[in-house]
Amino acid sequence: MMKKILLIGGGGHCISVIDSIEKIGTYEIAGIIDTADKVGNKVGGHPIIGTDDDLETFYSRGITNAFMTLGSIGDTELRRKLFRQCEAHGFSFPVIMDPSAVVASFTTIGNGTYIGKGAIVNREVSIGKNAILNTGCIIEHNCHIGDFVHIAPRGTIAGNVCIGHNTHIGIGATVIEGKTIGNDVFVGASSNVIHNIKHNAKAYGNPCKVVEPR
Ligand SMILES: CC(=O)SCCNC(=O)CCNC(=O)[C@H](O)C(C)(C)COP(=O)(O)OP(=O)(O)OC[C@H]1O[C@@H](n2cnc3c(N)ncnc32)[C@H](O)[C@@H]1OP(=O)(O)O
Repeated sequence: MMKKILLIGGGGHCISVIDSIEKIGTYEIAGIIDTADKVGNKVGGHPIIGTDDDLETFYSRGITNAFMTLGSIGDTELRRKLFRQCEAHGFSFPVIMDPSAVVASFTTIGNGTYIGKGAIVNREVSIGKNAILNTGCIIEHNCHIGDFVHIAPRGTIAGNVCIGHNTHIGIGATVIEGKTIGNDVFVGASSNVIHNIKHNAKAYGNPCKVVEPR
């Protein structure tokens, strides 16, 4: 029998995750949690069945797995809040990895992390919890990726890079080998990171430069 899973957040990212879950075949999607005005709507063919006020009820009905399908482009606060809330109710967060993704050996992946279509994670990498490794991104050997990080589609991270918690690497951006990017950093689309970036910064361009503290 398939295990039931509750999806948290019914936006565009949810559609991507639904496709991966359906392809994996381990979990039956019990429904989606979103705001009250959206209850009854469908996302990717699955119904929005309640709000975060109903988490305890769903858990008590035996839906003990959850997955964060709320996306983030920069601000991870709501994702972090809802993740904490779900954990407090007892939900387990699996790793969801699309069958087309490739993850090498000796790699650790935190609970609730999503690895999207065609993503490649090379050997001896650590990925934190609740990260999004989006479509076609590449994480090379010996990288450390923090909690709640989003590597947007086609983001390319060379070997031995450290990326702090809550950081967003924009669509198509690259980070050269050995660089360190702090917590709460936003790297813009198609940027080319060739220097370290400290915490709490917004940076973009080629070469990528810090434009403002966040
Ligand atoms: C599945 C999915 O869809 S996941 C989606 C993933 N999406 C992303 O990663 C999007 C990332 N977003 C960006 O890169 C955006 O351009 C942002 C957030 C950096 C824009 O930041 P803002 O401060 O709002 O910049 P704004 O749009 O006002 O532009 C300010 C200046 O910066 C420049 N600029 C903005 N973004 C970039 C960039 N990525 N690279 C180079 N220059 C940029 C603009 O051209 C503009 O220059 P100008 O003042 O000379 O005209």
